Amino acid sequence: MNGVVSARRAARHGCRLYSSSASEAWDGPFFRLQKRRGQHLLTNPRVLDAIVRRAVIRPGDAVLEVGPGTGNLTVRLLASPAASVAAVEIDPRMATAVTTGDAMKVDFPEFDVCVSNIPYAISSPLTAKLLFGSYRFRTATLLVQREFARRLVGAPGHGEHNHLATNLRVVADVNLLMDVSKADFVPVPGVDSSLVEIRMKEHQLQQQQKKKKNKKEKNLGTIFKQKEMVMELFRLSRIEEERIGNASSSGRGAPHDEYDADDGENDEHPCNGEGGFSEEEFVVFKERIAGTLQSARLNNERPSMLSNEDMMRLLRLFNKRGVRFH
Ligand SMILES: C[S@@+](CC[C@H](N)C(=O)[O-])C[C@H]1O[C@@H](n2cnc3c(N)ncnc32)[C@H](O)[C@@H]1O
Repeated sequence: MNGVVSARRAARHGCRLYSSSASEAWDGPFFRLQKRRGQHLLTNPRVLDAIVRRAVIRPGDAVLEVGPGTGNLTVRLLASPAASVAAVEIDPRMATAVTTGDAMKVDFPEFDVCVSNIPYAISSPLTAKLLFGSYRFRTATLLVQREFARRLVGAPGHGEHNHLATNLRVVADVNLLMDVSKADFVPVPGVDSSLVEIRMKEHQLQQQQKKKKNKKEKNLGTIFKQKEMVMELFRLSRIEEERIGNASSSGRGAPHDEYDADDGENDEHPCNGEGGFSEEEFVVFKERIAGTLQSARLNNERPSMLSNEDMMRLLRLFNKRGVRFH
């Protein structure tokens, strides 16, 4: 990256930015970095360059950055072929030309790729917001805590992060791009980091495209009744069920009490005896999804209006009832 080019570009974009060397000087007597906000600045220029390279930004892309801090990464994003860079920063001391606000509370502008060294405290809800909000983007290249990265790409297990990990796979593929040492940050954090790429699946992009055309966003009850959606979840749940060897969650004696299932009368069922499952199994599965939404009282909610808490609650309920996304 040429610093002069990026500075000019930054000026064109109306941004005031700080170089990585300047950021080190910031953690001094006049400006204290705040650990509670995850303010560990990435200062290794080779790692910063590698992040932008690995993000594969195309000419004309709109880029979103969460937590630009002193702009170490932002200057490089501005020097990329991106058409625009929008950044959301919670700390007004650092937000000279970006949206000041909590990334969990503000609405992001439209973007094609998200490239961010995110505050690790919001890894889970931010990933959920990106994935299950109403954003239509190609990839999110995120620097996250190494353990979180491993959970996203690894086998499902226990805990909230893993619920998120299992559920995100229905909409995206996750790749581990590289490990980054804690020594590359100022101040040095207690944990190592890894760069992950979350790449939206083609069917999800198409669905989002349709949603965009169709101005009126459907509610969750309607979305989870759609044949393609139910089929895909059914397929993934069966794969996962076979993997964990838990036949009881397949729809044969699986938990489907506590709720009144929607009859879905008018929906044509998609199984025709091929593919190794019966119509009855499919219907039971479909009812289980509808019942889960009803018992969560989220049937009439629109995805973009869902709070992070409700989103995580729903994902947990789905997992508990054998509606699996991996
Ligand atoms: C790990 S630092 C990254 C700084 C810079 N991008 C870098 O790579 O050196 C995370 C940044 O996110 C900001 N931040 C923390 N919580 C936030 C939130 N909820 N919304 C937006 N920004 C947040 C912090 O103030 C900090 O600047």
